[in-house]
Amino acid sequence: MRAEVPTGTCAPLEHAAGTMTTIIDVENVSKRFGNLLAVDRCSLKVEKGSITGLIGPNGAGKTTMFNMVAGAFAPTSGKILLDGKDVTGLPAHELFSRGLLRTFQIAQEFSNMTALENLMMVPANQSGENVINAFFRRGRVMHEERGTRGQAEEVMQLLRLTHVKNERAGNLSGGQKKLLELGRVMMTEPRVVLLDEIAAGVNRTLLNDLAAAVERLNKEKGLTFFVIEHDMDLIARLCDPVIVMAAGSVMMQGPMEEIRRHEGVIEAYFGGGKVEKRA
Ligand SMILES: Nc1ncnc2c1ncn2[C@@H]1O[C@H](COP(=O)(O)OP(=O)(O)OP(=O)(O)O)[C@@H](O)[C@H]1O
Repeated sequence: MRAEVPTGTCAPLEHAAGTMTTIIDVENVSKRFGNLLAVDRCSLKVEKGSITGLIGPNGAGKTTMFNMVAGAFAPTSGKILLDGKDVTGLPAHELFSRGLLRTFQIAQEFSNMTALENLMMVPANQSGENVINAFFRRGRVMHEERGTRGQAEEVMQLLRLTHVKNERAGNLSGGQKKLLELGRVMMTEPRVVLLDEIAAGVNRTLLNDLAAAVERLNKEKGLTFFVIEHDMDLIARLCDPVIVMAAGSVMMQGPMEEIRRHEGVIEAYFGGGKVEKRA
């Protein structure tokens, strides 16, 4: 299965030399499930500092692509580079240690702890988690905890959650819990975050908060995002470029305005209808 690829639109976006660095480079990657070729020789790039969108109709191969990039499973063929290094087939925890994280990969919040404590729990390898360290090196542990608290407070501020920092996490609203989840991701100090349908089940107001948080993390922390999303308004607001997949192939990529106008995309993605904006 292969979508027809409009001539000249399949190549990765060209940027002026030296102005952009590729952080994720997917080269000619395929994934076969039995007889089904879910991803068929796809190449795409995510540039450092970008919020890159991945859209396409149901069954286009987006989640399969994400699973390969996030290390959930290996491609059947092709190569995936992270910061120019071959990471094809590496498991998620290896990619995590190299700064790539998929949201909702971290365990759910501890509902009996406060929002702030939930963030402070996250950083790996805290000496305080080790009883021997806690007993013999109290100074170092206290120093680390002060640092972690400071970092957690900063993340809270970035996500505009400071007013609920002492609230039990279990008492937060659904949207605040999603923001807290983003905060837990931030505490691991990732460099690139894969966001999987954050709009699903979230109302407009909360979605605005989430989108604003992603924008702030991108602008203020330089964090790169790779986003799968069915909500076109959210994609249009956040993402540039947007990559379109259809029937296992990368069809085109560019700014959302261009995507909305592209006849091949309208045909393949929207079945010939208009690219609807959500009411
Ligand atoms: N583990 C699997 N085993 C067998 N087939 C699979 C598996 N995962 C995905 N597929 C198939 O691969 C194709 C691509 O699926 P994928 O979930 O990647 O699409 P998608 O673009 O994410 O779709 P959606 O927007 O509906 O989530 C589909 O035909 C799907 O049924």
